[in-house]
Amino acid sequence: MNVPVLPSILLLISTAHAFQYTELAQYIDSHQEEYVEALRDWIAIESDSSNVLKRAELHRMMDMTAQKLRLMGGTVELVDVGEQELPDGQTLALPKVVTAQFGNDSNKLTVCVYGHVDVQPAKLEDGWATDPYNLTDINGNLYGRGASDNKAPVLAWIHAVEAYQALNMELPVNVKFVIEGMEETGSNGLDAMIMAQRDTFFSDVDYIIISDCGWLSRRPALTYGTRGNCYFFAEVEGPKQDLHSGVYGGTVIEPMTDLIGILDTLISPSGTILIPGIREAVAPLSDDEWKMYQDIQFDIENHKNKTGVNQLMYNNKVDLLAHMWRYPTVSIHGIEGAFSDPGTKTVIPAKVTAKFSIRQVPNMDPAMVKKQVTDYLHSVFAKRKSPNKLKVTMVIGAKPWLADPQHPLYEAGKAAVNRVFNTDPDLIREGGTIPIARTFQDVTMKSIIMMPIGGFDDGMHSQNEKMSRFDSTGFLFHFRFLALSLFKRDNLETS
Ligand SMILES: CC(C)C[C@H](N)C(=O)NCC(=O)O
Repeated sequence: MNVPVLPSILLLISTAHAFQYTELAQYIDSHQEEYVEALRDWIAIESDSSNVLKRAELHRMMDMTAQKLRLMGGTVELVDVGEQELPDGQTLALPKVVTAQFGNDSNKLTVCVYGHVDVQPAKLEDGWATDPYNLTDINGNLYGRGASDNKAPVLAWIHAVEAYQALNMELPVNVKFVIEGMEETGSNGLDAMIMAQRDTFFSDVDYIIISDCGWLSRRPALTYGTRGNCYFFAEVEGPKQDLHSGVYGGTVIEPMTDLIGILDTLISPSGTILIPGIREAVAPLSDDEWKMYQDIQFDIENHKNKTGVNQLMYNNKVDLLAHMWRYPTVSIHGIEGAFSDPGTKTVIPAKVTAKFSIRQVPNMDPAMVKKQVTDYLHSVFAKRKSPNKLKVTMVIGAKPWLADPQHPLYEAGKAAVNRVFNTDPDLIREGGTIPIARTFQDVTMKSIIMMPIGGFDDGMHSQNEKMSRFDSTGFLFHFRFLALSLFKRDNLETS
């Protein structure tokens, strides 16, 4: 998986061309307002990949991304990745994947930047202080759904290329982009596209850069692992329609009671996963990992403040980091069909569907997890002797990804961080999932580096998601970092 020239990166970085970097940084500083406006245009598009009713917006988002890259002179394609089958059997066109290429010099290395422009759902009434689709600047924080995850980081990379072009500086590497619109729902269609284009678009890619994650603290970070995700629907169906709880309550076995009963058997109050086989599969925590975690900057009080809880599951740093990054967890997200509006409707819902997910870690396997969860829930349900019907479906099966933080690519990343921030980065893992990371690694056999752009307090997926303009963890500052990381390869190439 090593790219042969990478071991020389460190040596080369030490000769970084300070003048070129300063010029790029100045250009980026002086174009800040344009970048914010570009982000504003992107945030205005409700490219929610989980809501099929928003699919037209998602298609528009992909077209807009392609158009931006085309206007910069890239060789751009909108790759058709087929259709998505919905749980009710209907099909829907998947958003096309945007690929782009800048430069085709066989003497240069080729980096491939991956990102996504779809977002999680967001509504003002969820508790946002501002309209999630109207980028709002409050004290240098740019609020909007997708600001951090992942529209600003994608734009950051695009604008880094654009800065080179505007300054008539030769790009130090060939740059390719793969930008998708289904990341938040499991990257549907992208695996097959990567496999299909392994020997074409990806054949000359030397390594892959992903900036779809955040720092852990105010200290810069490089990310070398992500958890995977198996997302389940558990549907319990009973009466032929919703019933009046006064008239029928006490005579029928309620689907919601069954559902809550089986959900309660997934995880104990103290966080132990109760599904047989899951915990046994997890790779043990090594002494080296334990030592690494000890050195990482992580403020427990800050984590409490960020989450707004007064008690965490563990009260020491190593346990908290380990359970955030390298142990699995079960989260219950919602119940479709359940009454959730304000007021006091007294219905017995006829059919309810729970949505829950299990974050995957090495050495868990989604196919195995699917079987373990399905078998377990059916056996628990059978013990209830309910006449209702249970259906369990796994709708996302994303694998975890883990890189070797000793790889030269990470040495280069560290040097870049040092060059810009004058400090070493923390080497961190990510509790969230980038579904395609593992496929990139397995299919292209290339190394991946994750260079987070998001701040530790950006609120990805949450209310008031933001990207900061000025913070050391922020939007503008990172452009310099990114420009540099392209620049480094210039040194690499002139060896
Ligand atoms: C912090 C994550 C890796 C960011 C990523 N875009 C994401 O949200 N993925 C989906 C997930 O549920 O983790």
